Amino acid sequence: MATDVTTIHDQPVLSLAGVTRSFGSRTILDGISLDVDRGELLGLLGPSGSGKTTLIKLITGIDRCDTGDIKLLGERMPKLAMLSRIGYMAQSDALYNELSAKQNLRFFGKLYGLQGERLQARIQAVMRIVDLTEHLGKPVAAYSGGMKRRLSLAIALLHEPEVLILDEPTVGIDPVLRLSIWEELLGMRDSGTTIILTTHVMDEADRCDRIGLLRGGRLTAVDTPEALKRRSGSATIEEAFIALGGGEAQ
Ligand SMILES: Nc1ncnc2c1ncn2[C@@H]1O[C@H](COP(=O)(O)OP(=O)(O)OP(=O)(O)O)[C@@H](O)[C@H]1O
Repeated sequence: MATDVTTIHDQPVLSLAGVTRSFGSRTILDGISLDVDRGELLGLLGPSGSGKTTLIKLITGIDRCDTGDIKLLGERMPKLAMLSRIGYMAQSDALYNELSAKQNLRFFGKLYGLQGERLQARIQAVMRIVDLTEHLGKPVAAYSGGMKRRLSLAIALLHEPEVLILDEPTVGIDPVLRLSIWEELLGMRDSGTTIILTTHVMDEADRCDRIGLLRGGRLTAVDTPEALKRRSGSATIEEAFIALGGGEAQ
């Protein structure tokens, strides 16, 4: 039977089934299954070393799972061509230090197929979001750590991808800007962008549609913040995180 457009639209944007990843004899991810819908904001929460970044790398196709199946936008991962359909912000910044922010943005924009006025307009728009407009011409080598995080986020947003995958996007960003970046993310989510991010910040987790709790290589719970609190009889997401086997909050 031919697949019609409605059927494609109804499929989860991300589907993980029995995903396992080991390094040597250590099993880091053990049978992870999860579906994420279009326009959903999913937060991955877990103690340091619980496998959040490992899972993010499998979802983006940078790494390959040992067993299981990962489908992103209907395509089995890893698939190189998918990189232009996602916005990925890694935990460590992948920037050209000797170039200016603008040159970095132009370089990545062209990789994503943007050019001319459209590229110019997108550069202005994303630098406004991360409040770096004044520093567009500055070499990245002269940026602070927090500014580099913000520039990395700007690059991930540049081509208005259908899916945003952000590994600790707000680390090193001050509280005021963090809030305004969250407003932007929620706005993008409301216009249909699917967002998957990792965080250690509990009030950020509270703003996600659903939270996936990672512990010992397994997803110990996936639910809305409210449901996680209710289920664990906790007043805050921090208490729920600990009660549901998330370990010590960071
Ligand atoms: N390429 C690799 N080779 C060997 N071990 C690895 C590799 N990548 C990750 N690990 C190990 O896998 C475990 C999970 O790492 P990962 O970076 O996914 O954790 P995390 O939950 O993102 O941690 P954090 O919150 O500190 O960023 C760690 O014990 C790490 O040392």
